[in-house]
Amino acid sequence: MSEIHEQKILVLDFGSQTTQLIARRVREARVYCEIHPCTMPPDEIKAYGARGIILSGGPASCYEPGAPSVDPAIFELGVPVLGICYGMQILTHLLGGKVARGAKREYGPAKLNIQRQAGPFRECGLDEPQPVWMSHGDRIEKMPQGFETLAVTANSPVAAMGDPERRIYGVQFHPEVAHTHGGAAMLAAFVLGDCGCDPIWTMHNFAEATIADFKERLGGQKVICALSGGVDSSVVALLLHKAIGKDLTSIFVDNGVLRAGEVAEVAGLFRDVFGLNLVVVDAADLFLDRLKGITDPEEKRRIIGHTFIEVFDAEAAKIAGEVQYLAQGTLYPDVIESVSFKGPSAVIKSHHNVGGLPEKMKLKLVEPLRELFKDECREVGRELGLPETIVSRQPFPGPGLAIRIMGEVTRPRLATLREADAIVQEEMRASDLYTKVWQSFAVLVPVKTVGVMGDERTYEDVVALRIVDSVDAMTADWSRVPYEILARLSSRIINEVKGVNRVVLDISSKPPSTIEWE
Ligand SMILES: Nc1ncnc2c1ncn2[C@@H]1O[C@H](COP(=O)(O)OP(=O)(O)OP(=O)(O)O)[C@@H](O)[C@H]1O
Ligand SMILES: O=c1[nH]c(=O)c2[nH+]cn([C@@H]3O[C@H](COP(=O)(O)O)[C@@H](O)[C@H]3O)c2[nH]1
Ligand SMILES: NC(=O)CC[C@H](N)C(=O)O
Ligand SMILES: [Mg+2]
Repeated sequence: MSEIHEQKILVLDFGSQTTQLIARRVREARVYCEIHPCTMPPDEIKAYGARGIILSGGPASCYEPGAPSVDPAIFELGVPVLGICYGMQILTHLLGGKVARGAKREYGPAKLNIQRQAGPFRECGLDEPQPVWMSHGDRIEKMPQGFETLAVTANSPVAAMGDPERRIYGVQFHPEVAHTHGGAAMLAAFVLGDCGCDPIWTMHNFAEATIADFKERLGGQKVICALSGGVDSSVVALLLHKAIGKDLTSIFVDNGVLRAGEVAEVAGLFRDVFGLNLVVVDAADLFLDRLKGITDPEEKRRIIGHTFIEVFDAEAAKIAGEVQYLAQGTLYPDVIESVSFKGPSAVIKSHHNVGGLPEKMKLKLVEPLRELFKDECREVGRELGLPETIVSRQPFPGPGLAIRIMGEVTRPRLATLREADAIVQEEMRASDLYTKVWQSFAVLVPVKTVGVMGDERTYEDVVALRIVDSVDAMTADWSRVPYEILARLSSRIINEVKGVNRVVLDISSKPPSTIEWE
């Protein structure tokens, strides 16, 4: 634990859809925080040493049997507590107030009239009502002793309450969502004002602290890192490189299903510019041989995943000296998912990653990004001098172009898709849409259609454009890309990519579709 982790906020999760957003907002106020399930044992909560506790919302009703609760000892720790929606209701229930079903469910926007500038509202003006976002059916009938109303809406006589003496507050609305315009400022006022945290959680400080920590813990030991050229593993490799230099070996596998120019770009940047000890493994033939005749999407993923582990394993074995550590780009959302109060979600596609490696290789894991959200990881990348082309990279799946070629993956079909994909990348970057959308790519459809080119009949492939907006890839919608850009994409692909005479646009949302086609 370094200094920047010392002043922290604990977010206890009661199963809300927006718990992660609470943590995001606290981090944006430059304060470190972690999400833990509401079932965290009281002695652990105490030992954790947070400067403040935030109780999230949740789907349950606190007066029902079996509703999730929290040990009331948290109110005796002497640190400020803020309950949001269910969090406010459960604290009311535990402190002797009364919660009951309201006459009307309140869902969506509301106008908040703040009556007292205390707690999260310490910086708020009293004249203008604030737009806030509500999502509840229960309401506070009676506040616990010592509490007073801090704000009201037309529908909620107790839209916010507080006991400023004990610094315990509750808000019925959701300050963490964007629809509550002043919400981020309210959460910042709570963590900086009430909890007294200093705004020291910056990615500059994070990078420095992580590098210093690695120098101390890993100095003189051998570490390996699987580098994909994506932002996560690139940031991991650079952090480690700055800490232990040549004791880090990064391994980049050309699996034959990478994008155009990727091998040269990754090798050029990390080896020549950053001076990393980088092994580039040309395993394209091996991967493509094994993919021969395979058309089933899950089978493709399985083969690529297994082959990847095999290749990686073999390369790691060649490194002189005993390797003790494997570095991975695990991000905080992955960590939260595995400890969340909600159960794990159903598997729709088996995502390839190197998760199978450590057990097999008996290596200890180094996961420097375990505490970071994606945009924080990008910020660290910028701090470390990673160029914007890598920092702002759209996600690219491990199985690469193989899951964007419907049907068999062959070299000629790969060449076709690569060319079309390069045009999509180029045009999207040129139009500045590249960083606005979540992903934009081409898919090769296993269908031939008739066309006419220079008076001649053609009978060629179809390319589909997949361009989506999303915040976390869990849901997505097709991007409303301006017609001129679509026109340019279509015309360039048909004219420049041999063997393609038709371009179509995928206008499906997720769900029920998925972002990738396989
Ligand atoms: N071609 C590759 N060579 C070496 N390692 C790879 C390769 N592809 C994937 N990996 C490793 O597997 C991990 C998971 O890959 P994937 O691309 O599916 O995830 P990711 O979340 O996009 O991560 P990243 O942003 O680092 O690419 C990567 O972080 C990297 O460590
Ligand atoms: O690391 C990855 N390994 C994979 O095997 C994989 N498959 C899909 N994706 C990416 O995940 C997000 C959601 O994709 P889907 O809607 O297709 O499931 C999208 O961003 C996809 O690009 C992958 N990422
Ligand atoms: N969003 C929430 O936290 C909802 C809390 C509670 N289930 C209600 O309906 O009021
Ligand atoms: Mg990647």
